[in-house]
Amino acid sequence: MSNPIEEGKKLAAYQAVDDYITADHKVVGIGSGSTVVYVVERILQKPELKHIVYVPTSFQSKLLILEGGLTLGSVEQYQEIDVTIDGADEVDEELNAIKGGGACQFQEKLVAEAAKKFVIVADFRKKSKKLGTEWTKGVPIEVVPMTYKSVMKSIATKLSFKPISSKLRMAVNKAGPVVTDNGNFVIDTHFGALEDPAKLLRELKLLTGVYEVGLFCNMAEKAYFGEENGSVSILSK
Ligand SMILES: O=C(CO)[C@H](O)[C@H](O)COP(=O)(O)O
Repeated sequence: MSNPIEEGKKLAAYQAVDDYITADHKVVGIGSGSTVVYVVERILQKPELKHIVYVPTSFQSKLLILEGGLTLGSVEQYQEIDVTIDGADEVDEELNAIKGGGACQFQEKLVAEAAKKFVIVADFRKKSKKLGTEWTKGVPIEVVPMTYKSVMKSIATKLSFKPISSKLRMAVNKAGPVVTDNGNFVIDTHFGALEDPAKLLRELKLLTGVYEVGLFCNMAEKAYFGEENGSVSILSK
């Protein structure tokens, strides 16, 4: 593989699977996005991981599980997950993350919260000193459709954080907004460098109409980054 970004995703994903998923596990959460494709690829290379039940975080990861011939589960069936491995859009030095580039933030958070261990896999571009400096498309805010205008107004007027830009995420190849797996819309709001992402998360979740926010604070215990030079760097608590 000659593309350092793809190689980085694969290196991180393979090492996380090797380090975290073991034959004595019963239930494993599968994140969403292009890096997670390599997580499932690695799992499928290991026959000793075939008996595990896999819980998806999106339509995409449900397909990865089913097409790989793995056993599909849900958080209704399994409230305790051994480990969840997921990608991220940006990860700071405290292991806080922005997620939701694929609009899957709600189910991703549900499955991450249900897990005893939450691990992030990403390529070198996702490493950051402060959230909001590398991923400048904004914090994904999933909202109930009828509230997107009122939430945008609340974001502009009710927070102690001042938004730089706020956009309703529009679909590609469709005239209209992105609709999440839960039937909601996504507003991407850029706040600049975030000194206190957990405070922003708390404030956003109080706004009427906000369903979930793509800020994952104090959740991950480790992040694997596939580097440009072919190594993997690890950030842990
Ligand atoms: O949060 C996500 C989807 O909602 C993804 O995990 C995140 O966007 C990273 O994706 P990729 O691995 O393709 O870079």
